Amino acid sequence: MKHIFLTGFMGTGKTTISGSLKELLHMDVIDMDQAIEDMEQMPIPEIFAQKGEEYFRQCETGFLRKLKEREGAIISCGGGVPLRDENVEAMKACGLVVLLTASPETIYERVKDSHDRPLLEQNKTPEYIRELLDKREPYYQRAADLEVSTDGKSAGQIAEEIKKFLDSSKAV
Ligand SMILES: Nc1ncnc2c1ncn2[C@@H]1O[C@H](COP(=O)(O)OP(=O)(O)OP(=O)(O)O)[C@@H](O)[C@H]1O
Ligand SMILES: O=C(O)C1=C[C@@H](O)[C@@H](O)[C@H](O)C1
Ligand SMILES: [Mg+2]
Repeated sequence: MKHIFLTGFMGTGKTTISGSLKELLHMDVIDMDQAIEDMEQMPIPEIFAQKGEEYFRQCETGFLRKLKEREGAIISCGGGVPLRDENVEAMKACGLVVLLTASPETIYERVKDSHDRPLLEQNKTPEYIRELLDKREPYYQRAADLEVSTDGKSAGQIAEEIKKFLDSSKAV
């Protein structure tokens, strides 16, 4: 098990927690959204608008396929990564999957002022977030080796919780 994959819905804190975890584990961090933006030379909303969601999903799958060859890292995933079977298999084959969760109300508070998540731009409400979260929940759950609730916790606390699990399972 060499990589640590942080998964979860938009706004659960994957990118934020990867920074705190990096300090505790002294491992490199790769943010998938950022990596795809760098590869495509455009921000995610533009990739969705110009090339379509399916193209973006292919970028995610392509990125994961190449991870086998890389040294172990903390991978902050895009929120839709566990939706594809192939992606889940790729993560399971070379790492441990940590699911971050938060209530729809918490997520709404965290994402309401930003405009870089195309799937929420048309209907950014706690109700819509709950609906999408309910649909995705089974996909997130089936992929997870560890689930950590982030409601009311600081990034440091969450990272410590993950580290404790890794130490106890000696997984990485
Ligand atoms: N534990 C936390 N407590 C308070 N605020 C948080 C916490 N974790 C993240 N945030 C805030 O929530 C917002 C979203 O966090 P972040 O970008 O890390 O989420 P994400 O899961 O990477 O989202 P996406 O799937 O869209 O990439 C940021 O403004 C961040 O500062
Ligand atoms: O949950 C999702 O489907 C997404 C989450 C973000 O991290 C980005 O990967 C993109 O906005 C799609
Ligand atoms: Mg992120």
